[in-house]
Amino acid sequence: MANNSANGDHQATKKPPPTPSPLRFSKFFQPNMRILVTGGAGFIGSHLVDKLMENEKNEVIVADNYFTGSKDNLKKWIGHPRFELIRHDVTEPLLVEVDQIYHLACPASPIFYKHNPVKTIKTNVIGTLNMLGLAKRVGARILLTSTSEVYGDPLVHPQPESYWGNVNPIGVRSCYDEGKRVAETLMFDYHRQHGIEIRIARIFNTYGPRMNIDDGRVVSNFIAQALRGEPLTVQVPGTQTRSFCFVSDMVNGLIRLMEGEQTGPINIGNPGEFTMIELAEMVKELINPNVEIKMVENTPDDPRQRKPDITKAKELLGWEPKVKLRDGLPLMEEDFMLRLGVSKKK
Ligand SMILES: NC(=O)c1ccc[n+]([C@@H]2O[C@H](COP(=O)([O-])OP(=O)(O)OC[C@H]3O[C@@H](n4cnc5c(N)ncnc54)[C@H](O)[C@@H]3O)[C@@H](O)[C@H]2O)c1
Ligand SMILES: O=c1ccn([C@@H]2O[C@H](COP(=O)(O)OP(=O)(O)O[C@H]3OC[C@@H](O)[C@H](O)[C@H]3O)[C@@H](O)[C@H]2O)c(=O)[nH]1
Repeated sequence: MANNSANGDHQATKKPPPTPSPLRFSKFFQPNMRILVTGGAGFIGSHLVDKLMENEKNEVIVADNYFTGSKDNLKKWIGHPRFELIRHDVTEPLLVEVDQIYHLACPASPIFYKHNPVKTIKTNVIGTLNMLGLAKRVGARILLTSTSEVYGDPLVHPQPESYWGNVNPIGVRSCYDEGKRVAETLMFDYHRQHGIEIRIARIFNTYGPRMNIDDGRVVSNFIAQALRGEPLTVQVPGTQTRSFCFVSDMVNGLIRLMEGEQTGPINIGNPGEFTMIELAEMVKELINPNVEIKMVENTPDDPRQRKPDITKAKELLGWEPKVKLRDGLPLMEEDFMLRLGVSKKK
C-alpha cells in the first residue's frame, strides 16, 4: 500500500490544527494597545483613563500610590476585564509589558507638593527615571505631563515653548518646578541617547469635576467656599493671572499629543486669562452671590502672570480648547454639590 506521506500527500494522516484558545477571539484579551497611566487615580489621570477606556481596543493599567488620588475616581472601571489598578509608588521600579506610558504621577497642588518636598522631587526625578527605564526595556512611547511652572514667574507673556523660564532653584516651589524641569531633561536625554519615543506636554492650570475638595488649588477652593457659604480667599495682590483649561479639553490634547508625531514640549492649556479677583467675581456671580471676597496672605514665589501661547498645539496637533471658564465652572459645581451634599445657594 502506498505511503501517503511519502509522496507529500498528508491527507490521510493530517490532524486538524489545534483549536485556538477562545481567548484569542475575545476583544478583552486581544487589545491593540496596552497603556500604563501613572497617577491615574488622580484628577486628570482618572479622566484620561475614562477616555482611553472608551476605546474597546485599549487595555489600561493604572499605577498610583494614592497620595492625592483615590480609588473612588476609578470605581466604575474596577473589575473591568480591560482595566487593572496597581498600588505602586513610581519611585520604585515597575515591571509591566505596555505599549504606551502616560506618566502623570506627581502631586500637583502646591499645598500637597510642598508638604513633602523631598518626596516630590524624588517622584519627579527617580519616578521619571524608572518610567523611562520601563519605556526603554519594553519599547513603549512615553508622555510626561510637565507643567507651565517650568516657566516660573515668567518675564515673557504669553509663554511660548521656546521660553526658558524664570525659576527660583532654591525656593519652596522648586521641588515641583525644578523637578519637572529635570524630568523634561531626562526625557530628552533618553530620547537622544537611547532613541526612546517621547512626548512632553506642558500643562497649564486645569480644573473640573473630581478635583479634591480641599485640594488647595484656586478653582476648587473658590467653588467649595461658595457652596459652603464661606468667604472666597483671594491671595494678595489678586491681580496675578492664570489661564484655566477644562479637564475634557486637556485629556483630548494629551491623547492628540501621544498619538501624533511631535515630541514637544507643547503647551496644552486655555489662553483665556483671568486675575484671581476676576475668577472670584465669576464664581460669586455663578455659584453664590451672597458670599464675600476676602483678601488673604500669599505664599512665596507665586507667579504673577501665566497664559499659554498655544500656536504649536494648534498648528502641530490641530488641538485647541473648546470649553470657556464660564461654561466649565457650573459643571464642576454640580460635582462639588453632590460630593459636599449641598444644594444650589441662589
Ligand atoms: N491640574 C493641573 O492644573 C496641572 C497643571 C500642570 C501639570 N499638571 C500635571 O498633571 C499631572 C496630574 O495632575 P492632577 O491635577 O491630576 O493632580 P493629582 O494630584 O490629582 O494627581 C496626581 C496623581 O499622582 C499620584 N502620585 C503622586 N505621587 C506618586 C508616586 N510617587 N507614585 C505613584 N503615584 C503618585 C497621586 O496619588 C495622584 O493620583 C501631574 O503630573 C501634574 O504635575 C497638572
Ligand atoms: O484660595 C486660593 C488659592 C490660590 N489662590 C491664588 O490662585 C493662583 C493659582 O493658584 P493654584 O494653587 O491654583 O495653582 P498655581 O497656578 O499656583 O500652581 C499650579 O500650576 C500648574 C500646575 O503644575 C499645578 O497644578 C499647580 O502647581 C495663585 O496666584 C494663588 O495665589 C488664591 O487666590 N486663593
